[in-house]
Amino acid sequence: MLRSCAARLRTLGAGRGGARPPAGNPGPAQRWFSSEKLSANDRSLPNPSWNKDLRLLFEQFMKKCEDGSWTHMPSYSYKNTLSTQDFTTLIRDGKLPNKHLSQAQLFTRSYEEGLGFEYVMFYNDAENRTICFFQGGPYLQGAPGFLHGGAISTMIDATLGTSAMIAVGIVMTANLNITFKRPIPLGSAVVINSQVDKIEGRKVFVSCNVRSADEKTVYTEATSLFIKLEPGKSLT
Ligand SMILES: CCCCCC/C=C\CCCCCCCC(=O)SCCNC(=O)CCNC(=O)[C@H](O)C(C)(C)COP(=O)(O)OP(=O)(O)OC[C@H]1O[C@@H](n2cnc3c(N)ncnc32)[C@H](O)[C@@H]1OP(=O)(O)O
Repeated sequence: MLRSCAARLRTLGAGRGGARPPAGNPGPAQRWFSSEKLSANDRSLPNPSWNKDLRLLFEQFMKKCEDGSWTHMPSYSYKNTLSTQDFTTLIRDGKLPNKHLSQAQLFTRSYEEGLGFEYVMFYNDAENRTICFFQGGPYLQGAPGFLHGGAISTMIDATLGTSAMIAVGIVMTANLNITFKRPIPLGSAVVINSQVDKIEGRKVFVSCNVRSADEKTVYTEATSLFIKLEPGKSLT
């Protein structure tokens, strides 16, 4: 099952050693990205809000991409461009609750630069591992000076979901179990290190931990179950 990960990842728009979407005919998953690709607005690249740690981690892993062991995952907001057609063909009634679709965009990319979720993901095919470097901005505050638990959970869900999607295709989160061990300071860069632990039929079991950039502090741990969507089965 995991053998086709590299090919699947390429259809998701990732590039080895570069931050470009792929060329050629789009695969089913690549079409999620196709409209946004036109605007070439990859949000996973450094911007002035990134702190020193986040930049350093990004640069280190872009170097690791050069020998093909790691792959950079581009990331887009999908604002007004997400093609829902492929998703709707997956579900039996072919309908999504689309009242607000014209305004829809990816939650984690819906804040202005530096205010919300600043992050970049890399994938290691041989180890079935996805790593996310994340800096939470001031609009993600929970307890004063620290990240809101919901924001941490969101970023964990996105990282684990990406891991699961690379492994099997379109998935949804069935459960997510999180242990918050230490509060994460606003504006600090953290490392979300995730892996696919097991695949059983349509079930993908994934786990991760969240550490400080120097790896000394373990902030959070999580396990999750994702279910691969079954073509033709209604979600509602
Ligand atoms: C999606 C397009 C994205 C495009 C671009 C993406 C880009 C980047 C990726 C970012 C990743 C983001 C990740 C974010 C994901 C989410 O936030 S999803 C939102 C939250 N989740 C939901 O709303 C899901 C709601 N639940 C459901 O819709 C359904 O329950 C389900 C789809 C999860 C499963 O339903 P169904 O397909 O009918 O499966 P079942 O037949 O019920 O179950 C199959 C097997 O799984 C077991 N199972 C199901 N749920 C659970 C559970 N909660 N806990 C434990 N086990 C569960 C079930 O028992 C079956 O097992 P067996 O086969 O019988 O052994």
